[in-house]
Amino acid sequence: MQTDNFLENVNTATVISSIVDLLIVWYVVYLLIRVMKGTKAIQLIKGIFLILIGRSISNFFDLTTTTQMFDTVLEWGFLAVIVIFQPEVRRALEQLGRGSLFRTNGSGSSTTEKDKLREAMIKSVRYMAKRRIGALIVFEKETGLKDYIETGIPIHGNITSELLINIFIPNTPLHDGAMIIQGNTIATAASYLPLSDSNKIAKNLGTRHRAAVGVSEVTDAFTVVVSEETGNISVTYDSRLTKEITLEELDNLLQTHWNILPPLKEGGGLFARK
Ligand SMILES: Nc1ncnc2c1ncn2[C@@H]1O[C@H](COP(=O)(O)OP(=O)(O)OP(=O)(O)O)[C@@H](O)[C@H]1O
Repeated sequence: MQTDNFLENVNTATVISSIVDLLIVWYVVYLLIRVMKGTKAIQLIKGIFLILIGRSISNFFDLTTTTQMFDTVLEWGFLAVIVIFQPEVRRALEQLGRGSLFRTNGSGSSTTEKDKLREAMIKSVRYMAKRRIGALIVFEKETGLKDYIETGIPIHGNITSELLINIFIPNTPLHDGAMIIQGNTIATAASYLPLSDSNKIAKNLGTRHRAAVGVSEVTDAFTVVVSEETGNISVTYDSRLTKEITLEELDNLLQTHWNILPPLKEGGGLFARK
């Protein structure tokens, strides 16, 4: 009898709303993982899981004080997470606002245009590395770099290897500081970046490398450094410095990190690109 009653209650509307409910939860979790992928927030999720497991175990064995301790950590941890992960939270909200959270990768300029831009970048880096011309090139991703762009000299130039090289020629007015790339244009040159105070950076590296690490600590930007001293190519992203990479490795990294944007369309609405 009870089974009949149960089946009567489970009507089509309930089934549909449960499926929609599940799909929404699944999609929100998917978006969260997309935003956090490759960030230090993944470590945080692991930490939270460990605390939850610890709490369940202590609750199971009736360890009242230990359970209370875990509860307190979880309560205050929520506030701490917001403070510590403020850049990630901001980035996620920015993505939500500009709709890029809902876009799949792969949109954008045609493959040939992307290849041409990457070729120009690789050609200029090869030229500068060979001649030990120091360079610092930052690629904007999801976090806006407006604050740093404003410290430099506006260029708004198309990307060509000639212009890239010219900007970094020593003793010219634009060579000092960082170049910032926004999509397929050189937004600015001679920008000032925040310096990292990390003690993990080798002592023989100076402020150019520290600035590259610095910007990767406070934004999701990808940065290429050519050393004036050695001609070595290094990159920074997600607070990490990878030294002495080859041009092939750089090409692969650019394919992942360089957001070459599609041409702007008229209008747009809430989720239009800014
Ligand atoms: N905060 C900063 N933002 C942007 N660029 C900076 C900043 N600080 C230094 N630079 C750039 O780095 C140059 C100085 O590089 P320095 O020799 O100290 O660094 P390095 O890491 O040893 O690099 P290299 O191997 O090229 O010598 C400056 O001339 C300037 O162009």
